[in-house]
Amino acid sequence: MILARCEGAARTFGSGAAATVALQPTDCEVRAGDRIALVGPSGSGKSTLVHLLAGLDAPTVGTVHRDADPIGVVFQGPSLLDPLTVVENVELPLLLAGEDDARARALAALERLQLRDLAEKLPEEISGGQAQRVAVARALVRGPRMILADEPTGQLDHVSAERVIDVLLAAADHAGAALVVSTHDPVVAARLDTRWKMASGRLSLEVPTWPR
Ligand SMILES: Nc1ncnc2c1ncn2[C@@H]1O[C@H](COP(=O)(O)OP(=O)(O)OP(=O)(O)O)[C@@H](O)[C@H]1O
Repeated sequence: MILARCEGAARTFGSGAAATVALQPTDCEVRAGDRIALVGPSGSGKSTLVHLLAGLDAPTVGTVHRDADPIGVVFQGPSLLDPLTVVENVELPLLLAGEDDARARALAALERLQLRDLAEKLPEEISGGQAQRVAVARALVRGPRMILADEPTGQLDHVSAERVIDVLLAAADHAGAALVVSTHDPVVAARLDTRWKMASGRLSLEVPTWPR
């Protein structure tokens, strides 16, 4: 089952002499059960592709189709809402979607990331690494069918990074979801089945390391 498909999708920022081609025309598919590491140097276009797959940005050329709801996205930078507590941040996607048991499900999502003790704290009272893990809890709280995580372990030590990847993989397994993780970390990339390599806005796909 195809959850997202890019057909000739490209993204240019700016125009004229100042234009930056962040993503060259790209064909790719994300299917249920995929475990994809999106790797490549800084500025190569990984975040741009993640945002297109998530539907948070639109291609300037080509199309991106999606058939995956809900989608969970972990953003690269700080993304928690400052006035809300940790648990309020995590329950927000449930409240916006009108789903039940928001508080209990948010607390359970925090528990899975060993963050239950931080539930009542404000984002300014927790570390950057803890905030990143809270953002992972928020992305997973609705049981997404497609999980897109942009450098989810960038600020984490190895133990926390392994834990986050464990939780992302478990959540993807549980929901029969697809998981796409952009990462600079070869240890993280090695946990996933397929590698998508990005270089100067060009995506090259590698076949899975074993047949599925
Ligand atoms: N909003 C924007 N406006 C202008 N240029 C942008 C914008 N977003 C990204 N770019 C440019 O597009 C290119 C690709 O950026 P992108 O953030 O996708 O790379 P990345 O591979 O995710 O990098 P990193 O690993 O450092 O996060 C870069 O040259 C970047 O400067």
